[in-house]
Amino acid sequence: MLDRNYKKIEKDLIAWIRKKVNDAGCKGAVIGLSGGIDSSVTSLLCQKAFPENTLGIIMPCLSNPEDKVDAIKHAEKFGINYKEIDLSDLYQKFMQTIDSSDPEINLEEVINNKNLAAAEDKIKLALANMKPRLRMTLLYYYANLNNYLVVGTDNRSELKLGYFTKYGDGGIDIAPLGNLVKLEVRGLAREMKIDQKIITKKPSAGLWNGQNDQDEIGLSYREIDYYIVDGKADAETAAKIEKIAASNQHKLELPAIPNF
Ligand SMILES: Nc1ncnc2c1ncn2[C@@H]1O[C@H](COP(=O)(O)OP(=O)(O)OC[C@H]2O[C@@H]([n+]3cccc(C(=O)O)c3)[C@H](O)[C@@H]2O)[C@@H](O)[C@H]1O
Ligand SMILES: Nc1ncnc2c1ncn2[C@@H]1O[C@H](COP(=O)(O)OP(=O)(O)OP(=O)(O)O)[C@@H](O)[C@H]1O
Ligand SMILES: [Mg+2]
Repeated sequence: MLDRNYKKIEKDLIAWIRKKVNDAGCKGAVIGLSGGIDSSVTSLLCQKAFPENTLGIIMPCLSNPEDKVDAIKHAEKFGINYKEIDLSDLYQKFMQTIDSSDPEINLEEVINNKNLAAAEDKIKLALANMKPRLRMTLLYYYANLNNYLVVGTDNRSELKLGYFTKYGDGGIDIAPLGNLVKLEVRGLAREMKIDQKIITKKPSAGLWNGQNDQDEIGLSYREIDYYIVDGKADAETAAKIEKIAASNQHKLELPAIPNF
């Protein structure tokens, strides 16, 4: 599976992005830059497609400060135009506004992103999902302003599982990595000379301290990807993947409308 012609994939994806943006009558691309591998690869593909019209936005939201450093290093290494907009205050303001009408939330713990495990799981996830949705709002602001498309970073593994926030990081115009599983994104990242630190970083949505994809999903990308690409998995793993995928299928569809 890993043995693919990444040089050709890179070239084809750059041409694909250029065509999608041109066909939309737009002139460039805006991408959220997290310091993770998916947004690093996506932003570099966009920069190669539209060197003068690619904008990366770094949007910390009570995030690990190291991620911002990695994102800036990446943008500077490849000459990607970027802005940093910290969403932490806005996010906290949002929570205060909710809290004033909902005494069940323990703001003290949640706002400081400290002991999130102490909050109800449901509240934790509902609040965490606001972060990608705030980012999406800002990305569309810059897309509207500049006549750009919002280029998403979702890969085939995440799309299969529905492992993204609906209308958050799933709220995008195009998804160039959508046909590559995570292990293939790593192959492409190596081909494109993305920083080794970014390539070897544990994949994480960064929605709370210590979150990482493997622990939350309960499967490794090796297990997920070999199943997606080759159908190779033990029965338990296959059933688990299909169960998660089925429960999130709605994220890949348009809202249901009555047919009468
Ligand atoms: N059958 C159905 N038909 C239509 N809509 C349905 C539905 N079932 C739920 N829904 C709606 O969907 C909502 C649940 O979906 P959603 O809001 O997305 O929330 P949910 O899937 O519960 O959470 C998002 C997951 O994605 C992960 N994530 C987020 C962001 C980035 C990354 C990353 O990889 O970096 C990962 C995050 O850690 C979490 O595990 C429900 O509240 C409901 O509104
Ligand atoms: N702090 C952030 N600033 C800007 N964009 C962000 C930030 N955090 C997440 N995003 C956006 O949300 C996307 C989804 O996050 P995700 O974690 O799946 O990708 P990644 O961080 O690029 O790679 P990895 O999955 O390996 O962590 C990112 O690719 C990026 O576009
Ligand atoms: Mg990440």
